[in-house]
Amino acid sequence: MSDWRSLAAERLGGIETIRDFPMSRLTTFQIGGPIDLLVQPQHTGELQRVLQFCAAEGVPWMVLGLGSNLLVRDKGIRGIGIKLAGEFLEWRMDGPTARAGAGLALGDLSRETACLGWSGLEFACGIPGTVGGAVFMNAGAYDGEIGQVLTAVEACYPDGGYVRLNASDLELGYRFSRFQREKAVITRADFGLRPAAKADAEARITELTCQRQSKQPLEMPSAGSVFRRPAGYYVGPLIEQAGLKGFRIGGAQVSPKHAGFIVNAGGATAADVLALIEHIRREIRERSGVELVPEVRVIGEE
Ligand SMILES: NC(=O)C1=CN([C@@H]2O[C@H](COP(=O)(O)OP(=O)(O)OC[C@H]3O[C@@H](n4cnc5c(N)ncnc54)[C@H](OP(=O)(O)O)[C@@H]3O)[C@@H](O)[C@H]2O)C=CC1
Ligand SMILES: C=C(O[C@H]1[C@H](O)[C@@H](CO)O[C@H](OP(=O)(O)OP(=O)(O)OC[C@H]2O[C@@H](n3ccc(=O)[nH]c3=O)[C@H](O)[C@@H]2O)[C@@H]1NC(C)=O)C(=O)O
Repeated sequence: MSDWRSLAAERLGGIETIRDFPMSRLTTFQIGGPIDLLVQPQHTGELQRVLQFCAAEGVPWMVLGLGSNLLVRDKGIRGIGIKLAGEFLEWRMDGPTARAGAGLALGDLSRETACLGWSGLEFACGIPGTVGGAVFMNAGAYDGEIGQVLTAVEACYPDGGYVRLNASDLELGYRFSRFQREKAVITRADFGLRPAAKADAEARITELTCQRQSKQPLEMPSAGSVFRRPAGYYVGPLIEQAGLKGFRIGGAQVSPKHAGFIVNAGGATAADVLALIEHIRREIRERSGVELVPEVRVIGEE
């Protein structure tokens, strides 16, 4: 037990915390060693206390969404993992604006807004992350992207400062937002939606769900696309044409269904996945001259 955790028990009294929580239970890959302390603030005041504690004691921290874009190393994560709870899981319509807490599952927001007759978030029905994770990544699927509907966000900075930012200030690009170079906790996001026939919005969701189920290995643990799209190429065909579909290192396998995914075919370690990522990168570099860049975030102690 390290000293800072005893201090955290005192200073963060009243906030839900769990020690040594296995990240394999918090990631869609089902891989990763323990995080020192999982902290679940219910509202902004609690979040500010956590950030102020980390700043004062020099404890590293990160935000955990639904772990859908994370590969956590086998030794786990040193420091605090912030998992937004309570009011950060709520949402409401305010005129045509959906105001959502950042801890909410984006897919739930997509389906619930469609069900109420609002259009704009249908593309996101199958995106497996949170609202906050999706803003952080400017997540996209099926020609839709968070930046197309996002109007504003609220965020808490490491010194406890709370700001509201317009979407135009977020430097949104392909799988990029300014939060990737500037440490902050996204706490809320506003999406500008259009009124629509409920049946049309729901039909689009059904269509996209079928498309995704037929093309992606949703039945296996994974972190979605492993690599970013290189300019002028799709990743799947590059890997497939290199004969790597189904290729396996330990429990990590190039999905036989979609070569852009690595799946945990049973008992995979982070080391297996990292070795497979490097093998794929080397093969594609030598064969096609294309440098594949991971899209999955690799974190934790080396
Ligand atoms: N299109 C698709 O089919 C798929 C898309 N994705 C996308 O990947 C993203 C992953 O989302 P999710 O599972 O929630 O996130 P994760 O738990 O995978 O976290 C990934 C990173 O996002 C950052 N992050 C998450 N939430 C917040 C927040 N509230 N404020 C600031 N930073 C945050 C953290 O950065 P830090 O470490 O710096 O704190 C974290 O390391 C989403 O955009 C998801 O939609 C994932 C799989 C498939
Ligand atoms: C899964 C993710 O997002 C996905 C998102 O769901 C889909 C659907 O819109 O489009 C992106 O995948 P992608 O670039 O692999 O696109 P896909 O539409 O699946 O495939 C592109 C093309 O490659 C072909 N393809 C794909 C896989 C394969 O094994 N072989 C193959 O030939 C497909 O038939 C298609 O013609 C996103 N990935 C990135 C990195 O941009 C994620 O971000 O984690």
